[in-house]
Amino acid sequence: GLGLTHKKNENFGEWYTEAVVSGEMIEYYDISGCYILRPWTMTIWEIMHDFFDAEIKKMKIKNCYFPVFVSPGALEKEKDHIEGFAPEVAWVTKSGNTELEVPIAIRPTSETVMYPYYQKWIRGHRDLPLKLNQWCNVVRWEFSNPTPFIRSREFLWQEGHTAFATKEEADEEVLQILELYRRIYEEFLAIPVVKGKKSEREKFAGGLYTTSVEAFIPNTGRGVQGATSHCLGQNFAKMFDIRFENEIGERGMVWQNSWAYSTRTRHKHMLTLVTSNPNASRLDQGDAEIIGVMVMVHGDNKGLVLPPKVASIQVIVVPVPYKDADTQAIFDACSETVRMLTEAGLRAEEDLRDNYSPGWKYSHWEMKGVPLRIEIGPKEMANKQVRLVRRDNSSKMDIPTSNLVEQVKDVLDKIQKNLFDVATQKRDASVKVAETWEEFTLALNEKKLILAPWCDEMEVEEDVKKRTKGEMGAAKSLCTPFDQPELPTGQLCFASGKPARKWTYWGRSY
Ligand SMILES: O=C1CCCN[C@@H]1CCCn1cnc2cc(F)c(F)cc2c1=O
Ligand SMILES: [Mg+2]
Repeated sequence: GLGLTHKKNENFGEWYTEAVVSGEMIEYYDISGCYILRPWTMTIWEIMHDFFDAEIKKMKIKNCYFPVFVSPGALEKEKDHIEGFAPEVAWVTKSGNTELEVPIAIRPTSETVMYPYYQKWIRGHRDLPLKLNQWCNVVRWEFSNPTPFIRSREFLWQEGHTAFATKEEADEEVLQILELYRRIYEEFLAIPVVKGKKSEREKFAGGLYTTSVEAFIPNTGRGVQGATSHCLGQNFAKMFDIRFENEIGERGMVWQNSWAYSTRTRHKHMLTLVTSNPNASRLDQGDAEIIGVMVMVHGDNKGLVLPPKVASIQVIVVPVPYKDADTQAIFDACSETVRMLTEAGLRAEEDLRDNYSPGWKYSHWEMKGVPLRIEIGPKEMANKQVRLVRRDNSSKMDIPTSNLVEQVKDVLDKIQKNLFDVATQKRDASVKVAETWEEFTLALNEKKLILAPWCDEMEVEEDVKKRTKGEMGAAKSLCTPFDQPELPTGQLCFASGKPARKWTYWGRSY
């Protein structure tokens, strides 16, 4: 029979893998760390793309496409920017049987590809702001050990790279993009996120500051960096000599941002995350979990649960033929229902396959996470009604065919809102305030998302990592929320006992 064999709250890692494979989102590939994005996932990616692309076009950001190949000279332009990342750069060393004179790198991100041309294109202040984005794939040949925990080695993302004459313009855009990321998570994926600033240790080392939207997975008690928007300051302008002549003839360096969200997904979810690379978290910038987070937050033991806004099929219509009933009339009613819903702009399909029973079809489409099912059988035909079954809470309702479209739209909106409300309630229930080390370690072991007063000293963050090292992985700061609670005078840092400067979210992460 259909349905998942693993339970979400018994073996999360196996449940996740089974949900994405049985839900026909992902197919694992014969090269480890690589996977196939099937149409069921690609539709979600396209819907988010269409929203984000339209929004950045309103901001006069232009799409471009730079080569996937990077010369060694370009990649190693600045030793310290690249040195921590070198082990994960993939190289082309030969074509056919011929060794290449010079090996060529595959882009892991595109700063070193694009910025030499920013240097060439930006001369005067009239060339600013230069605001480009590209939708592409990137490759990072990460080795994580032990092998069971694998990060995807190739993933799709968008990477925005903008240059401004002033810091104010850069600061403003960082937050505009971050708001778009929040909307993608909250309005499309129905996932609550926290907007905040990364610590000095967790930020993109090549930048000035990093902002992010942070999601949380209550089942595993792990935070996930959903997307990042960095202000690079003038660091890359210095590296690549990107200067401009301002109105009064002075030559100043540009202020830059870069921002990304991606399809990056983890495989073989292990409850224990052990990496040999002590500063592993330091290297991970711009990687988002966007596909994985949606599955992890909303999925259940029957499989995927797709928010209507991003569902490839929002309504599946299933005929329920009965021995002496007029089967053709039932099939026609299903097709007519799909036609009406499609005409109203909904993504609806009928499953008229005669080699599967209605029951089989119910669990098949539930496993794929279709938000709403419509059943039409002899009773429905007689009463001029249809039966609606919601995927999020399994509730059933009979509605008249007279105002079917309006009712279906209304139920889909209710499902979208309910998914967000339930996820928010679960995330909020996972938040725990900790003012002392004891409270912190207790909350950590309860798989909580911890809000703690912190002195904001990097060594203290290093110390927290050391003191919480263990089978389940160490704790780290997730972000300092822009929405800061009151900090009472005299409040002490949970880890150092020094005067606290801010409230920061902490937890284990992927
Ligand atoms: O996170 C973003 C947004 C989109 C553009 N890039 C930034 C920072 C990426 C940080 N990062 C992240 N990973 C990397 C991996 C590499 F192999 C490598 F050579 C460089 C990097 C690297 O710079
Ligand atoms: Mg990385």
